Amino acid sequence: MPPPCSPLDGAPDTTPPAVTREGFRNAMARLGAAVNIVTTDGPGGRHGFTASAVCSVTDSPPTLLVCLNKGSSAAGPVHANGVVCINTLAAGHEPLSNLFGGRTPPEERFASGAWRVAATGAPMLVGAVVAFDCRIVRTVEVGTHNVLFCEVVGVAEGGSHESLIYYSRRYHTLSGPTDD
Ligand SMILES: NC(=O)C1=CN([C@@H]2O[C@H](COP(=O)(O)OP(=O)(O)OC[C@H]3O[C@@H](n4cnc5c(N)ncnc54)[C@H](O)[C@@H]3O)[C@@H](O)[C@H]2O)C=CC1
Ligand SMILES: Cc1cc2nc3c(=O)[nH]c(=O)nc-3n(C[C@H](O)[C@H](O)[C@H](O)COP(=O)(O)O)c2cc1C
Repeated sequence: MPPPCSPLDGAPDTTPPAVTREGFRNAMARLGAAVNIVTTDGPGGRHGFTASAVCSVTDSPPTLLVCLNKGSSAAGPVHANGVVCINTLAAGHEPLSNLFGGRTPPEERFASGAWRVAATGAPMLVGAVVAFDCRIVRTVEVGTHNVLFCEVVGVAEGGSHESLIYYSRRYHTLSGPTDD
């Protein structure tokens, strides 16, 4: 007996998906996440985009993943350069997050904020809570996105203890302990 959801005899499956894109996004809006600006530079040019889909994979070797929409204007430069710097935003970085969140030409994005060049050549944001300088070691295509596996080759911890959080389609600030 076939499983209950399989199409019959090769006929097109017209069953609506159990979870729609809108339903998925509404559900995802309930997950709070740190906001990052993922930057790149190299032969493909300087670029950067705002990303909340960033996650730790393993500490051996230290690896993060980033989900990048294949339709983003940053996708070509990221793949050509093979390096990224993941800059985790602090309180007060909302305008920068919106600037890197789309529709602005890449060089205009970097006109705001103070940037230095990390060891890989990717731009590192002065004032980030933390910045991870990375080489992309693997890319896996899933639906609309590429999952970038990024080996961390350098870390810079900033002075801010107030992290920018995206939750319920709005920005929030999360305060951590300060150094004594
Ligand atoms: N993973 C991604 O690609 C994300 C993309 N965005 C982009 O920023 C815009 C503004 O975000 P919201 O105000 O939260 O509006 P929204 O209602 O479109 O998204 C709600 C939540 O769904 C998830 N999401 C949104 N677009 C997605 C995508 N294409 N693939 C996978 N997950 C996605 C994210 O967790 C997001 O916070 C979105 O329309 C989207 O284009 C935002 C967050 C994550
Ligand atoms: C808060 C926030 C989080 C986002 N997270 C992601 C993400 O994780 N992955 C992604 O591909 N795009 C994400 N985006 C959308 C990209 O930042 C945006 O599409 C990107 O800058 C490309 O736009 P462009 O094609 O105009 O350059 C996010 C946007 C915002 C405002």
